[in-house]
Amino acid sequence: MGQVQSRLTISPTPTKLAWMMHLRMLTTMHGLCEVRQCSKRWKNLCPQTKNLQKCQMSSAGSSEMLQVTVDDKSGIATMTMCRPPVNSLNLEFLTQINIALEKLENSKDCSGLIITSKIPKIFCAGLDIMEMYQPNVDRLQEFWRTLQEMYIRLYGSQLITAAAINGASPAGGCLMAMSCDYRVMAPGYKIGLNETQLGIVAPFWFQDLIINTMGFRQSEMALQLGTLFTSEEALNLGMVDKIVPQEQVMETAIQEIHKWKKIPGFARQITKSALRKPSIDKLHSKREEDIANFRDFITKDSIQKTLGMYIESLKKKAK
Ligand SMILES: CCCCCCCC/C=C\C=C\CC(=O)SCCNC(=O)CCNC(=O)[C@H](O)C(C)(C)COP(=O)(O)OP(=O)(O)OC[C@H]1O[C@@H](n2cnc3c(N)ncnc32)[C@H](O)[C@@H]1OP(=O)(O)O
Repeated sequence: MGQVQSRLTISPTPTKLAWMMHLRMLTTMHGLCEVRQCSKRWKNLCPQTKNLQKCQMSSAGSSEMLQVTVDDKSGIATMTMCRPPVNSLNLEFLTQINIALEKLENSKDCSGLIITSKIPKIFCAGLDIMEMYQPNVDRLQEFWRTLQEMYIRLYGSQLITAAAINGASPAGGCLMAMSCDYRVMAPGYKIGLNETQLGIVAPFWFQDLIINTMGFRQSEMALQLGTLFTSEEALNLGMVDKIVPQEQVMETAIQEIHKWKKIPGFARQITKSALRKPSIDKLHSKREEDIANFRDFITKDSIQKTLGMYIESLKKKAK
C-alpha cells in the first residue's frame, strides 16, 4: 500500500477541496491527526511488509480504532473496527472511516473491501448516543454531516464491498452493513434499524437504504416497529445474504469478493452506480435540510429526555 498512499494524499482539486477543508476543520476542532500526517504515517508504515500490508490510522491518543489492511495479491482491503466497548460511531471514528474509504477508493491496487469488527460479539452499536445527548450544536451538525459522508462514500463505492458481520449490528451498524454490496453474518446476533424503539426517527436515507435492500412492505413494518432481527430472520428478509459460523465469516466474505471480481469491473461498476445513484443524489440534494432536521429534532427537550432515559437503561443493563 506504499505506492497507494502516495496517491492517496488528498489533493486540492475543486471537488476535494471542500472535503479537505472539512477534515482540516475537524482535525483542528477535535485534536485529530492532520490528514497529511495520516497519509505520511501510512506511507511510512506500508512499505515495510510484502504481501499483507498493515496500515494504522489513529487520532492522537486513541490508537488503532480502525485498522486497514490490504492484501497485495488479491487487492482486498479489510477495515477492522476496534473502538471499545461497542464500536459506536462518534465524530472522530466516522472521520477516520471516511479518510480510509477515500484512500481505498483512490487506490488502483484495491478492488474490494471487507468491513468487520475486532470486538467480540459486536459488529457496530450504531451512532454514539453520547454525540446526541446534551450536544454542542456545531459538533452535532458536523457529526451528522460526517455520517452522511460515510454513507455516500460506502454506498456509492466503486469497490466490491462486503460486511463481515461478526456481532450485533443495530441502527447505524445496520446502515453501514446495508451500504455494502454483500452481507455475511454469524448466527445468534441482532441487526436492524431500531430507531423508533429509542424514540427517534430513521431519516429518509436510512429508510431508502432498507427499502432498496429488502423491499417496501417489510421495510415499513421493520422501520415503524424498530425491529431488531435475528441473523436468521434477517437472512429470510434479504437484509443479509448468508449466515455462516462465526469463524467462517471473514473467509466467506473473501470468497464472495473473489466471485464478484470475476465480473468485468467496468460493467459491474456502471450497474451499481445506476442502481444506487438516485438514492445518493437525493441525499446530496437535501443534505443541508437533513442536517437542520436532525439538529432540530435531536435538540428538542422531549427527545433529549428520551435519549437520557435510554442511556440510563443501557448503563443499568451494563452493570
Ligand atoms: C422529522 C424527521 C427528522 C429526522 C431526524 C433524524 C434523527 C435520527 C437520529 C438518530 C439516528 C440514530 C441511529 C443510531 O445508530 S442510534 C444508536 C442506536 N444503537 C443502539 O440502540 C444500540 C444500543 N446498544 C446495545 O443495544 C448494546 O450495547 C449492544 C450493542 C447490543 C451490546 O450489548 P452488550 O455487549 O451487552 O454491551 P452493553 O449494552 O453492556 O454496553 C456496553 C457499554 O457500551 C455503551 N453503549 C452501548 N451502545 C452504545 C451506543 N450506541 N453509543 C454509546 N454507548 C453505547 C453502554 O452504555 C455501555 O457503557 P457503560 O459500560 O459505560 O455502561
